Amino acid sequence: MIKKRILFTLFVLSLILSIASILNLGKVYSRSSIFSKFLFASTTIGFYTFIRKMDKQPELMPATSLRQEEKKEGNNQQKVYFDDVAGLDEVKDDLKEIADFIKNPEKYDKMGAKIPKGIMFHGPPGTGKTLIASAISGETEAGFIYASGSEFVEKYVGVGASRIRSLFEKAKKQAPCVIFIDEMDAIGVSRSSDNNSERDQTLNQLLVELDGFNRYDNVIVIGATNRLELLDEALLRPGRFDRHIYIGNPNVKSREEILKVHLRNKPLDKKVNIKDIARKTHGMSGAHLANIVNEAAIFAVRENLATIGPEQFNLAIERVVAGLKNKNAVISEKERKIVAYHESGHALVGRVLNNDLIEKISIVPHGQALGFVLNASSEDKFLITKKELCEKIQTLLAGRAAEEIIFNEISTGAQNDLTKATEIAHQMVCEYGMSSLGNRTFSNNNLSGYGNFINKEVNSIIESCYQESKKIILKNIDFLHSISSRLLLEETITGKELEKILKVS
Ligand SMILES: Nc1ncnc2c1ncn2[C@@H]1O[C@H](COP(=O)(O)OP(=O)(O)OP(=O)(O)O)[C@@H](O)[C@H]1O
Ligand SMILES: [Zn+2]
Repeated sequence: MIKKRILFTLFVLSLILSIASILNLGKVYSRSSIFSKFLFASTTIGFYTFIRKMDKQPELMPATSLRQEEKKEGNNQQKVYFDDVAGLDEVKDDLKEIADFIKNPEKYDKMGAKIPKGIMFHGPPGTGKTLIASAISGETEAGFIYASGSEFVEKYVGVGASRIRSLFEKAKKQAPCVIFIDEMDAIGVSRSSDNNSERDQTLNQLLVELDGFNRYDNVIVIGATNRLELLDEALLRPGRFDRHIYIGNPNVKSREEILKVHLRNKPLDKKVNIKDIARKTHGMSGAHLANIVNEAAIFAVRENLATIGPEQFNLAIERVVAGLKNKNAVISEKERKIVAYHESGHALVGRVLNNDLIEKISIVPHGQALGFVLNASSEDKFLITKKELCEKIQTLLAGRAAEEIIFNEISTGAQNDLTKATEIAHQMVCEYGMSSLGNRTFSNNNLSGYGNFINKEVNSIIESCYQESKKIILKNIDFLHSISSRLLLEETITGKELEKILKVS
């Protein structure tokens, strides 16, 4: 405000000086006077435009990155629908209900049903989180406001909080409306982790806003983060961002669908095999695939071709892969096979021992992991038997066991499994009295000279579990092969599909 006043005073001053200099005309007709008139006039115009510009600044004027600006502009210009988001069928099903609520709030009201106010998307970058959020607004014809957490992080205390306030005011005026806040971690990191009073105020204001609006406001807030585990618990509590939806990298089938979406309206050579491109782009995100299609089109233009051919795709893939190689995001065919057998080992032994219900087996990279087996969360258990703990260790070691059996070689891929298995074995010896050292505990501070014995016991538990795990795999080796080859083909297998494989083979 003060800045504005000073500028205004300067503007008036320069205006007076300009008029004075113009009135001076005819007295001394020198070069310098023409120059000074020109200078005064241009300063006046300059000030005038600057002040106009300041007045026109939007309520939220952050220093956003180019990509964010693009997202904002893109969202204003062009509507996105669920059909533009390929794959992610389960996520879409989930969100269709939210979309229905935005369109027909009375229907839910009559039943006394509450729809979540806040949804948190999490997962790796470029997987379509922003895209699917704007599709909700497209489908429901609700407004869409894109904001990024980083816009609220300012040097001056209170600025972020006031921007949050105006964001929600704007959304309520525009209701029905979807607010999408990308990079939630910029404001939402756990408040205890460091001392940043500006960010704390911003986060507190966000919590106040979330608590303050109700279902009659018809505003849905969607947050997105690559690191859910960093967020403050207060933010994820019921009534706030209480629905968490994981959006991961696409499997081969979804990659094919994403490629098709981006190839719509592009002249394509008949020889191009989309399935083949999908297979070659293991581990890539939707954003990478969109990039590949665009690069291929550019190559075709450069070569003056009428259509995009397989050669252009190969060049485009090479270019994107080269960019990724530095980040270790692309794995070789051999590594893919090792990962497939490793994960199949976990799934097979877990299934035979029946310790957890398997929801999904995947060789699509997920954070640091090259593959994973997702267990359906079973009921909480308060007591675990010694046998169950041993079976847990057997399942954890089954990845390495499968690698050894199939490739006669072991890899670094089992590091995390070994850490977990060692931890359980250690607890069995030191905390649960489940070893030949007797029904007693050992604390770290008081090993009473038992250190070596403890290590021996831990080793012996792990070794016997490893041998047991190998036995189970060898006995069911055909199943191991069938699960792995299916994984190599489809990249993800659901629990139901696993049952089918086990029945058929
Ligand atoms: N499932 C998908 N279907 C179609 N296109 C996709 C899909 N996922 C990603 N894309 C493409 O990638 C681009 C980037 O995706 P988007 O910005 O939604 O990712 P994001 O998950 O929000 O990333 P970030 O975490 O980096 O913000 C989209 O504009 C779209 O072109
Ligand atoms: Zn493993």
